[in-house]
This record gives sequence, structure tokens and C-alpha cells, in this order.
Amino acid sequence: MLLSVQDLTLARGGVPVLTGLGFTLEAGQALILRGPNGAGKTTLLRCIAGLQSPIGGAISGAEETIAYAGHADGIKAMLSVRENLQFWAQVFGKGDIAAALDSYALHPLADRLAGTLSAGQKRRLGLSRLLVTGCPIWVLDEPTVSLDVDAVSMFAAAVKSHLATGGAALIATHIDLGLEAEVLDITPFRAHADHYSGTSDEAFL
Ligand SMILES: Nc1ncnc2c1ncn2[C@@H]1O[C@H](COP(=O)(O)OP(=O)(O)OP(=O)(O)O)[C@@H](O)[C@H]1O
Repeated sequence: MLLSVQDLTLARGGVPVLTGLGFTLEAGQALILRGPNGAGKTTLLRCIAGLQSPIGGAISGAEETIAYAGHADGIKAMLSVRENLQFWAQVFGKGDIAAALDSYALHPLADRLAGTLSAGQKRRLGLSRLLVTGCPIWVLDEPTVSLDVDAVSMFAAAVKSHLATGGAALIATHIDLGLEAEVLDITPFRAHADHYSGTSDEAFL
């Protein structure tokens, strides 16, 4: 088992969002998170990525094993596409960025400043980052936003290849990615918010 989540209770901005949530993630497994807008998918993924703490329950296996791609692309505008990947490869101690460029058809854009890319191209670069981390668990929040049909296929292929080599993925998405994946609907775990503090307790909104 790569990741285990037990009896988790989460809040956002002081408001309870989810309670009693548990699941496991095995090597080779993709788990798709579903739930309506505001259900708490992003809150859960942020928690697993270590950006905020749960108010109850336990997460184990997440420490150094997670690569997180949230709503922001996480790219550096003043570096080229190649330099962005080289930067992340160095951070994670990996050398080879060719496979990442290949997977998202980024070779023709390799020398472009990332800040000059289109939204979908930026998203492709942001997702290609996952491939140079070497992290076994990918935690992805709406990864296909801005992607065209071909790019969604590139993403699905990258996930399949990651799973085939013993990785795992936890993905919040509203679309069908064509993956053989289990679905976890978090709706039954919604907490009843009976108070609102009116303030946010987060360092990073
Ligand atoms: N920074 C914040 N401060 C206070 N409340 C927040 C904050 N961000 C989100 N919330 C609230 O927390 C709840 C869960 O939001 P979250 O973003 O986790 O939902 P989601 O399932 O990812 O939604 P979506 O499908 O719209 O992306 C919502 O009620 C939302 O309004």
C-alpha cells in the first residue's frame, strides 16, 4: 500500500468540509475523486499534499512520495520550457527530461519562455513536471483543465504508464479520462458546517 487515509476530518477557512473519510491507494492504482462543486476535493488533495493539516484522522505514506499538481500550473514564466523541466529535475535529483518533453509533445516549444505559452501549453508543461519528480504518488486537481482532446489523451497515456511502473494516482476530475480506475464519491463524507468563522486560517489560499 502506498497511501492510507483513515477517518479524516478536514476544514477549510475554519469551516468543517469532510468527516470520516478513509481510503487506501495501492501501487498501480488510480483513484478518481468525484463530488459536486464545493464538496471538498481540493481541500482533501491539499491535505494529502501537506499544504494544510487535517483536524482529525491520519494520513500515512505521503511524506516524500507525492507529486502534487493543483489548479495552478506551477511553472516559472521567465524560464524556458526546457529550463523549467531542468529546474524540477534538479530539485528531485533526476537528470533526464527527454521523456517528459516527449510525453506532452513539448519538443517544438522547448526553448520558448514558459510565460509566453498558451493556457493548454502551460498545463501540458505543468503536467510534464510530474514525470521528472520520480515520485510514486501523483495527486492531481482537475489536471485536464485547458487541455484539448489530444492533450487529454497524452495525459491519460502518461498516467497509464505511471501506473504500469508501480506508481499510483489520486485525481479529482469531472471528466472521463478513459482510465481503468476506481471512483470515490466524497459526497457522503461531507461535514455539516454549522458555523463560519468569517476568516481564513490558511497561509496559501
Ligand atoms: N480559502 C478558503 N477559505 C474558506 N473556505 C474555502 C476556501 N476555499 C474553499 N473554501 C470552501 O471549502 C469548501 C470545499 O472547497 P473545495 O475547493 O475543497 O471543493 P471542491 O470539491 O474542490 O470544489 P470544485 O469542484 O468547485 O473545485 C467549499 O464550501 C468552499 O467554498
